[in-house]
Amino acid sequence: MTATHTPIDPELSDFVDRLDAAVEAHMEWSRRLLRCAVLRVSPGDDVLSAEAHRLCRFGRWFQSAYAQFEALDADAAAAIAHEHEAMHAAVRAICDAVLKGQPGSAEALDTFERTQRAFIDQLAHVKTLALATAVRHDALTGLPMRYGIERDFALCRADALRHGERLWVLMLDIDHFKAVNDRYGHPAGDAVLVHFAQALRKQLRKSEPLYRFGGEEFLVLLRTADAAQALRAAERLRAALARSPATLPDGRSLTVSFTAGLAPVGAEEELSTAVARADAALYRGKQAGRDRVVLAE
Ligand SMILES: Nc1nc2c(ncn2[C@@H]2O[C@H](COP(=O)(O)OP(=O)(O)OP(=O)(O)O)[C@@H](O)[C@H]2O)c(=O)[nH]1
Repeated sequence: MTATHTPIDPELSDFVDRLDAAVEAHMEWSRRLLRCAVLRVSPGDDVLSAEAHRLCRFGRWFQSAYAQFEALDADAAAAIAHEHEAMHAAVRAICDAVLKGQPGSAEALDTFERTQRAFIDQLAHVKTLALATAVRHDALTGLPMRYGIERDFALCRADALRHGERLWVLMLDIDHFKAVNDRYGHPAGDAVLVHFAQALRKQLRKSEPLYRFGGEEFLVLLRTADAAQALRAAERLRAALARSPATLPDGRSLTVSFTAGLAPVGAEEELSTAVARADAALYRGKQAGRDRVVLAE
């Protein structure tokens, strides 16, 4: 088994760059305000507009990327919208007064400083979330990776118990995957991995999470009443893969099989020991000729 390749997702990179740019641009505001107050010059018509929070570069991008913000943290997205608008309103009030030859109000200045700080803090929070989510997800298959499985595992184990079911760890490893790369090239290997992940995901229920555990190794948390049902579920995955070939970049089709180890999870058992038992069963399956599901001892 080898480490997962995770190229930097260009979409994430753009998202983070724009967040950084927004922080920088909005830190600049203090300097611009001071300039406006001291020199009594207009900061620009766009800034004085009642719609300034929608017209500024961040505002325009924020509207188009709002769904992304919401998916990461809906409360933070709402707070950013609110702080950003309030900050622009405070800037406008201060500049309006100064341009009329009056002093800006201390209240507006306090609001500006408070909302600017809150806005920048929220952007930093969203950046941390975006990076953490990207680290958890495999850029190739889109599946979550092994980091953080422990928490999901504990929740699934407790939920299965509550419903009178048992949790099973199913470790799957694509057979002869190195030969796929060697014979058809690395991009073809990547296409097989993507197809494999999608084909499995299609067969699984929402309550059965699927992870990319390593290079060509995947982990599923199954929930069934007994061993026979768990084995049937695993065999169903094997049959689905057998009738669903992957399309390679050159248009050719390729069917791959997998070997799997299936281990029941004890009521108090940790993920690591269940994975170790499933892995041992998987190893026996490879030794016995591959393309099979083996129940852990
Ligand atoms: N294309 C591609 N290959 C990968 C990726 N991650 C791991 N691999 C390859 O997966 C292969 C795994 O090979 P092995 O561990 O020898 O296993 P195998 O050939 O599948 O043999 P068995 O498991 O014994 O059936 C290695 O050649 C890795 O380079 C990936 O993200 N993309």
